[in-house]
Amino acid sequence: MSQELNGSQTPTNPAKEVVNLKRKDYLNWDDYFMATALLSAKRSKDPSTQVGACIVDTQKRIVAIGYNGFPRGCSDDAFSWSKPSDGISTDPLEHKYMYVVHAEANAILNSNGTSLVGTRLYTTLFPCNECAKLIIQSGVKEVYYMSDKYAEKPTFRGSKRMFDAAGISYKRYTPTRKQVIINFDEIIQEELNISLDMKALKM
Ligand SMILES: Nc1ccn([C@H]2C[C@H](O)[C@@H](COP(=O)(O)O)O2)c(=O)n1
Repeated sequence: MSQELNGSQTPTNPAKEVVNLKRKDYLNWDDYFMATALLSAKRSKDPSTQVGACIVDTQKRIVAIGYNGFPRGCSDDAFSWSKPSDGISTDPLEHKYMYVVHAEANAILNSNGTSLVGTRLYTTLFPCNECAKLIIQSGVKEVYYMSDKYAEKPTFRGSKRMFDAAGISYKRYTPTRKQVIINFDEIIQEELNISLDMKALKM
């Protein structure tokens, strides 16, 4: 309910009376979601390319994340992460491509039945044609990517062709900051310092 003013009162703006201590350097949404995809990529055991994906709904809620890895039960000790160009084997059964589940596919599968219609997918690497099919069929509407290092390969050109046909927008993401640092040591040290201060106060 609005308050009525009598003759002696002047209108005040309550927002102006607040000393605003809000942090200025908090992560914006897009950096936050892409950083989440990048953090997820850190779980990947692929020695050459680690990819992460993060799917976000229209309410800015993360509904799924994933990274490239072998399927459940297919141990990294039993299946090889090698590829034809490393010269270890010419047998396709010894190559990672036979087995690896891409980050985007894993994210979609990890959504656990949540509808992905209208969502946005953040990925550290542009989706291949197989993931593009899954992205389209699951209802994702927008793709933000960091790298498009395989842009010239037919597999990735095929994705763009499908995205264009299906009306899925795709955009290279430009971060608004240079880095996001998570320093475990600093956090532990801060807590130690606080408990030392508390002890000193009790003495
Ligand atoms: N959009 C993508 C593209 C690739 N991946 C995975 C598949 C492999 O594990 C790795 C690519 O390996 P490379 O050929 O660079 O040695 O990245 C993905 O998850 N999502």
